[in-house]
Amino acid sequence: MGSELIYRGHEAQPLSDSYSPKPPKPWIAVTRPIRYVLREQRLVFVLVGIAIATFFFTLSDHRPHYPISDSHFPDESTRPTHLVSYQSHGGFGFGPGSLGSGGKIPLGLRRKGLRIVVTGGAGFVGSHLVDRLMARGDSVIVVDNFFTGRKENVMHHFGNPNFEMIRHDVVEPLLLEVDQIYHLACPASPVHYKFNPVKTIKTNVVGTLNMLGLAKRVGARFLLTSTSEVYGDPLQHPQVETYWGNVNPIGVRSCYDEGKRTAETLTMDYHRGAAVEVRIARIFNTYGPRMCIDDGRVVSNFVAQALRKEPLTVYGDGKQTRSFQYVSDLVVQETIDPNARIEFRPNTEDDPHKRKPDITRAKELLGWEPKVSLRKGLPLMVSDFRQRIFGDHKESGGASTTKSSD
Ligand SMILES: O=c1ccn([C@@H]2O[C@H](COP(=O)(O)OP(=O)(O)O[C@H]3OC[C@@H](O)[C@H](O)[C@H]3O)[C@@H](O)[C@H]2O)c(=O)[nH]1
Repeated sequence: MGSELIYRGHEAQPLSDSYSPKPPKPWIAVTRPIRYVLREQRLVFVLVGIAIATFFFTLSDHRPHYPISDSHFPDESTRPTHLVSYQSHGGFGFGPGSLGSGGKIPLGLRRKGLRIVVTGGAGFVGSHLVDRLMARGDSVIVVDNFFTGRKENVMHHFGNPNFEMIRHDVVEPLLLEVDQIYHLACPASPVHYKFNPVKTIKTNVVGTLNMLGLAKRVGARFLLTSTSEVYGDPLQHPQVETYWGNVNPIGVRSCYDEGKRTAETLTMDYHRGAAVEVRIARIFNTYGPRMCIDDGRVVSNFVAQALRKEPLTVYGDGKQTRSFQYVSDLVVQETIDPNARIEFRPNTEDDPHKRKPDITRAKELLGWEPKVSLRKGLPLMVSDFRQRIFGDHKESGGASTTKSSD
């Protein structure tokens, strides 16, 4: 049918031998558009358009422009330079008197500090880190599932526009635009991490994988908080960073020990394989305000027990040591209750006999060494626990509060 129509069409317009085109008029190509413009009054619009374009072109700045996102800068050393460059442009926005003066970033989007996500940021260590970052002027996003973290640890930042909090479990993927990731999310007390071992190792492996994937995707720097437990029950004492450890792969602590070891492996593989900038911090036994009161670790247990006038629980023969090995019954007794009783209990499985970091490299490379002695730090924790256990600052049970500062 279609071909028939086409055929008929051809038939309807047969070529004529007598056809002779008109001779071309060369001036018509020039005069026709001019006549059109005059007839339709388009000239006015053309002139207005030229005027507007000239106005913006004259005002626009020809300095080199920086990309809006700096999350792909290769390293820390280049980042601040670019951030400073953003801000030193002065009127780059569209504020009064600065129309188009070189800016490509609207004022409202101007960046003031780094955008940092802290997983586990509502926890004991995480919340202290958040305080530090906030004080530095960074924008902080706390990601926490509140298994051991508490809103109270960070609620003093509520209402601060630089602070955000997301209830999220890191075993699920998360997409955020950030410059740095501090990955702390994982229960750290043996009592907590042994509570649901499969969840613990999942958090360490899948959670770390998710956060490393995020770091790779947005070009963020990544810090993993690992643990001294990667050394297991160490055969080398004190432990240096190059020591590979002595870990039971099938024990009750393995979900944490091996989980963190795998997290370290993933971190280094993303560094080698995907050029993610990474840091790993192996944290030894830490104590201080905001620790979970009943989280089962030795310092928090001793402090809470002493405040409540309960016996201090010593597991095993009490000869095991840690890097705060002077947290002895004597120190806690002196600080809180000189008459505290001691109760010996069977030790837990695979409990490391001794642990102490060799901090020579940290001193040499980072200039780092601990500054707060136990005698100064412990009273700070005691007053925090006293307030949370008894609900106020009142002296209780005849124990004295020791005032101290860093
Ligand atoms: O009430 C208690 C609690 C603990 N202990 C003993 O005190 C020692 C320290 O135990 P903790 O539970 O405080 O801490 P651990 O050293 O076993 O593990 C810690 O290691 C480093 C961090 O990564 C973690 O916070 C945690 O896993 C152990 O020998 C434990 O058996 C007691 O004697 N009494």
